[in-house]
Amino acid sequence: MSLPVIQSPLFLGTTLNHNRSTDFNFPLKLPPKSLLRPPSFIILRTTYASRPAAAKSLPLDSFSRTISAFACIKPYLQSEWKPILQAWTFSAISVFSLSRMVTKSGNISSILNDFHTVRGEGLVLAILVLVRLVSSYFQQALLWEAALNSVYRVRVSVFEKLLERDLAFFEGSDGVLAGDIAYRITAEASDISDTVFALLNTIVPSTLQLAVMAAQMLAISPALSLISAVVIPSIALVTAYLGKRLREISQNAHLSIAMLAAYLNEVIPSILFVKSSSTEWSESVRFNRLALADLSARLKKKKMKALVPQIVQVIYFGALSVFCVGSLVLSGGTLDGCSLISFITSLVFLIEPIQGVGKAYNELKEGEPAIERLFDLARFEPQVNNKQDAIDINSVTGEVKFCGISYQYRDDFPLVLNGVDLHIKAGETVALVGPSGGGKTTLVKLLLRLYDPLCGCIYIDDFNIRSIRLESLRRHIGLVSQDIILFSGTVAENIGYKDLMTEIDMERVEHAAKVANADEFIRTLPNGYETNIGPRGSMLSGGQKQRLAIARALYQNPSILVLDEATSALDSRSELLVRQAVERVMKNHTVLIIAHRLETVLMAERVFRLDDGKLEEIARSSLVRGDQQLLASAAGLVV
Ligand SMILES: Nc1ncnc2c1ncn2[C@@H]1O[C@H](COP(=O)(O)OP(=O)(O)OP(=O)(O)O)[C@@H](O)[C@H]1O
Repeated sequence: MSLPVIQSPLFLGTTLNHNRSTDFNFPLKLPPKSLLRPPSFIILRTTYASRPAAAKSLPLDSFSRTISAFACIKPYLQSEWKPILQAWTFSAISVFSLSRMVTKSGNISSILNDFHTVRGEGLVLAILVLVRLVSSYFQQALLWEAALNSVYRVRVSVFEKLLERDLAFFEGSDGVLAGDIAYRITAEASDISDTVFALLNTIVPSTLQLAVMAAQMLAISPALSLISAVVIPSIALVTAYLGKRLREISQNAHLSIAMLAAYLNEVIPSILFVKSSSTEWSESVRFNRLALADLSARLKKKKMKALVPQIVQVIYFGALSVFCVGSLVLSGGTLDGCSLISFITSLVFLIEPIQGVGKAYNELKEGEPAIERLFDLARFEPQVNNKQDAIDINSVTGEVKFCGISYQYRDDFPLVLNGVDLHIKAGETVALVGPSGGGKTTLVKLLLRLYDPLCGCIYIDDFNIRSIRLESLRRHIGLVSQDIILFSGTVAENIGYKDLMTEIDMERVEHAAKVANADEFIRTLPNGYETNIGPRGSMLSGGQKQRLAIARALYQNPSILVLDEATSALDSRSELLVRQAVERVMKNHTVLIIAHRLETVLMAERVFRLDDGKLEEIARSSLVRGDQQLLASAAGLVV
């Protein structure tokens, strides 16, 4: 899909609003167009990233949508059958006591003169009220337990599936933004629990109450019951129409808040850049636009939600008044006062479940987009997967062969790698150089099987990597990426990340840190290895982060180490420390360095240049002849 280029900030509101004609009354003075152009591109991506979910569901009609949403959550509800069954038993008790209350209320009106009988009947009525209150409490508490438990299971299972998704889902122009994903798994999943509760609370409790009250009315007066039955379909029709509208409005509200979350997720981690480029104002303008879009969508939703019960009540009470007057006239004295009171009380208690059904329907329509968007994350056909007969390899020497590798990210994109052949011997250090965008990182992604090549094969110790289990393959390859990724937590937790959920081996942590030249600075930190390094390791310098990342790669004890050298310049002492660490690592690992500095290239035994998808070896002699300036400029290196 090619994205239209949106140049004017004016388009932002309409893009977010799904091409609806609503424009926002924007209170801030807009900055010049040029200032907003780059951000508008990011927002556009955000919008499109969320579109597939909405677009995919368009052909479905309202009913099949409901069925498919229900089918998604059904297995999780089934596992909660126990509390659901208990809750429904309590609801039966509650409805039973209600039906007795209705009869008693009619009886009391006929014996008002007899104090003793009234006292006895009043006591029974009080007990029935108490039973109804207690059983209603247990009914609701147990149904919430079931709803929240099933949503907890949905969350966990969707997240597990999400982690299994191909890297392509997260990367590239079609990638879904992290903030959008986070929003679906957090806030939207919470909305689903309301939907699930409303459904469970309707299926049996409301139906039961409706049936019992209707039966009671029918027993008292079939003719009047038939007249009152006219009210029910009219309420159902109106509720169905309003529910459809509410679903559309809810979908927009879900998307607008997801956009806001996605935006914050991009901007807050980039706060250093925002501050250094003094773009706080334009960021606040962008935030304001997204917040306004969200405000508009949510306000519409809330107004609609407030409107539905009012309309239902107007229809109901209007019809009820007409009915009461009509029934008195029609009965012409055939109905005694006691029966009439019981009949009207039953009718009043009939509204509760009808409203319950209406509310549940609204909740379902409101929750459907959330269910669709959440389960969309878990619906995929993996491109990279384990073969059925995939093997585990326990130890490898580290020999790597790329044979005739070609790759392109998408059919309509050019080839990034075009017939690449490379043989790295076990224990050898090879440097990969070349212009930016030449395909060096892509080659590493293929080695890790984050993508599969278009054609050609990659071998590790003569095993085709497609025949190795993914987990086993990746265990033998340590990666130190160009953008160092550290997590908030202690130094030890970051180095021993692989064993975070089991037991971190502190001896191995310290050994890895020593080899990576990190031990010295770690010991100067306030709590040594137990020091918390802040969000994404923000309290460490660039060089310290790199050494920590090397230590983390070493902790996993890989045979092959891939170092994607950071291009940002380190001071000479930090650079020396990192280089010393790499030199130590080279002694007993196969090392593939994506090099950007001449000094690093000089450490390698062989150097290859990757440009325009083709790989060529740079003769070692040109390095020793001292023709380094020439080499550096040809390979685009930092001297
Ligand atoms: N996920 C992706 N989807 C689409 N195209 C991509 C993706 N990742 C990389 N590319 C494109 O593939 C080409 C090679 O990218 P790659 O990251 O491999 O280059 P590189 O040689 O490692 O560059 P650098 O030295 O700047 O890190 C680039 O043109 C890039 O735009």
